[in-house]
Amino acid sequence: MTLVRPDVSAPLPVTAAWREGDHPGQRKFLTLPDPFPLQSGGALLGAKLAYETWGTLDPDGGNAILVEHALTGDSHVIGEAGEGHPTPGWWSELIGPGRVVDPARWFIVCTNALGGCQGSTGPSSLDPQGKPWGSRFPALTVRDMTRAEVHLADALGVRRWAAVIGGSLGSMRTLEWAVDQPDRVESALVLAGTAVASAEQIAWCYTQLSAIYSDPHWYDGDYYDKPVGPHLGLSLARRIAHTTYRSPGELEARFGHARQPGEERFAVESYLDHHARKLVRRFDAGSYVALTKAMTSFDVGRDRGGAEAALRRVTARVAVAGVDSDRIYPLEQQEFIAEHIPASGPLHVVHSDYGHDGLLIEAEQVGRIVADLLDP
Ligand SMILES: CC(=O)SCCNC(=O)CCNC(=O)[C@H](O)C(C)(C)COP(=O)(O)OP(=O)(O)OC[C@H]1O[C@@H](n2cnc3c(N)ncnc32)[C@H](O)[C@@H]1OP(=O)(O)O
Ligand SMILES: N[C@@H](CCO)C(=O)O
Repeated sequence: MTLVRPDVSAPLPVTAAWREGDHPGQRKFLTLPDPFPLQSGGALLGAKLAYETWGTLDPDGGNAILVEHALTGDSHVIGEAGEGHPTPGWWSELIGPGRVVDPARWFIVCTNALGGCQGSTGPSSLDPQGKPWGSRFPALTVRDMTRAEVHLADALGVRRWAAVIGGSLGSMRTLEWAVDQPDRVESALVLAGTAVASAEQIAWCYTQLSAIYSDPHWYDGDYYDKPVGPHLGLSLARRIAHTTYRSPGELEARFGHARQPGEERFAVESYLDHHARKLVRRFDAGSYVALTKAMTSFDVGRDRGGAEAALRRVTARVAVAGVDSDRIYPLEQQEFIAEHIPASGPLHVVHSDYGHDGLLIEAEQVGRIVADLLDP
């Protein structure tokens, strides 16, 4: 079989669109304690966290909401394209002026996860000697990401979040906040997530990681001084991931067995190529690896006597939600979370044809859940 090399394999500079300094929006930066200790026992030196804020913090600090993005998101959760950022805010149907989470009422904070490539320190960032971290970037966990955000909350004067909300990787960070810092989270939306990464999730992630590792331009993660990055591997990873983010029924209904007009490719192949190309132009393979490994290592119960015991520590009012057609984060995982968090109601089921990506697409249904959470 001939592997059709899609046009993403055309040499893109290693510094594709994701480099820090590009598309900054209204980004601000918090310098983390130096060294910043990690759960692995390692540490990051000279690390920083990128974030954006909207609205005004009340004098009593009680109106702050933290929004946690999924794997390839960033701090730009609100806004139209063109406001210093090439794409619209990734949750702008839910969050923004006139939306359920309105900056006229709430002080909204969104970070770029530690390890990411949109301003926060990640593998592509320079170490204190001015060299990209690359393969020396230490293993990162979801707990490390939220511990960095604890410093941000302190710096912003937020003693207790009125709500922490997030989906997918963002739901893991949300859950970690609620378990690790129970006194600092009043309410939370845990959407399309899990308490412990399953073997199935690890397997799909490993397949994606293998695609990146097998790209000759990967150089074990030390490609930042090369003319070309591991874009082919990253694009394969995105094709695999994106398929898992959608449902079989939706793909069948949209594309069926049709060919892309005027081409030999199937339409669904063209669709995956399109999403692969878009990701390669906005995301760094090193960060993709670091964040994916943080997701596969996620176990909220590690060092806490297991997941059930960890979830029992949560004192926040929690809305747990999942998407009924999600094949990669199935509803059973959210049922488990809802069952073991003391102040969680029954699981909220978002009805969607779109699979896991329903967390982003079904903003109206998610909005109703968030509205009830904020005004019980
Ligand atoms: C919290 C966070 O997750 S942040 C990160 C969120 N952002 C992303 O994940 C970016 C990737 N985007 C997506 O995954 C999706 O666009 C979502 C989830 C945001 C929205 O899903 P949908 O509205 O269903 O978009 P859909 O999956 O249909 O993709 C639409 C794109 O596919 C393209 N497309 C559709 N069919 C085809 C085809 N046969 N061939 C080529 N391209 C196609 C469309 O032209 C459109 O392109 P554009 O986005 O460049 O305008
Ligand atoms: N499609 C989203 C959701 C993944 O969980 C992303 O790329 O981040």
